[in-house]
Amino acid sequence: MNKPVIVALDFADDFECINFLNQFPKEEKLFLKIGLEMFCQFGYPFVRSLRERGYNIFLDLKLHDIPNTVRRTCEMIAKWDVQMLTVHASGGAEMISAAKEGLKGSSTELLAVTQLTSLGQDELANELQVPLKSQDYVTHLAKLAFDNGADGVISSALEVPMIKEITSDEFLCVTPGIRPKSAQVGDQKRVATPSRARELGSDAIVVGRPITQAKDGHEAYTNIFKEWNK
Ligand SMILES: O=C(O)c1cc(=O)[nH]c(=O)n1[C@@H]1O[C@H](COP(=O)(O)O)[C@@H](O)[C@H]1O
Repeated sequence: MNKPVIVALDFADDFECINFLNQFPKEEKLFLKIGLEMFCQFGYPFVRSLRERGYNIFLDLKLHDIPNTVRRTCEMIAKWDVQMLTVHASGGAEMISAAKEGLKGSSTELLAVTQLTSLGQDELANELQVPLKSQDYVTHLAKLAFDNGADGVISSALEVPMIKEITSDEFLCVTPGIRPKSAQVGDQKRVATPSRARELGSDAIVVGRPITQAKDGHEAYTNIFKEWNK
């Protein structure tokens, strides 16, 4: 079965976003990521309207707060019928399990963000003063998420084999920081091509600008999809 390319909808306005989506044939069942930029502007009505159009939704809110606040927020999101939701793994064990508890009764999968793909070893050591190798930090956070009920993690594709090894094959590894060979890397640090992500065992890839800012978004999506599912 084909694995999803999740398209990150980081648009400044909803008109631009709908124009982008209208390039795709109706039968193309896209998996869309709504992140902070669009959610802060358009909120739940935007999420609902995309669900009503039949898209799968990854709601990327990267929650990071005290357990009680996160639980109550997740209880609300549980009613929204979205397929995936993110919290930061660094919120800790109690926060991750509170998020999972809040989602109880829904089919929303809880994904914990490990180390952002925009952070490399230098930032980890010098800015954040984390005395671990990036790979070890990512796998440590992944194990914390696994042990506390998350359904999977967000990491770069590069760490997927190590994460699967210390958790389980079924533990989802959803990987942004995806760049086809010809694309600009931009602010991402830990990157992989779609085919490399496949070889490393990612369960889904998240791609934004290489698709949303391409001249022909549908063509860019199709090429990435083919490379990913080869
Ligand atoms: O949680 C995420 O989705 C996420 C985590 C992470 O570590 N790195 C990361 O890039 N993302 C998101 O993935 C998308 C990547 O977009 P592009 O860099 O444009 O492909 C953005 O919407 C980011 O918010």
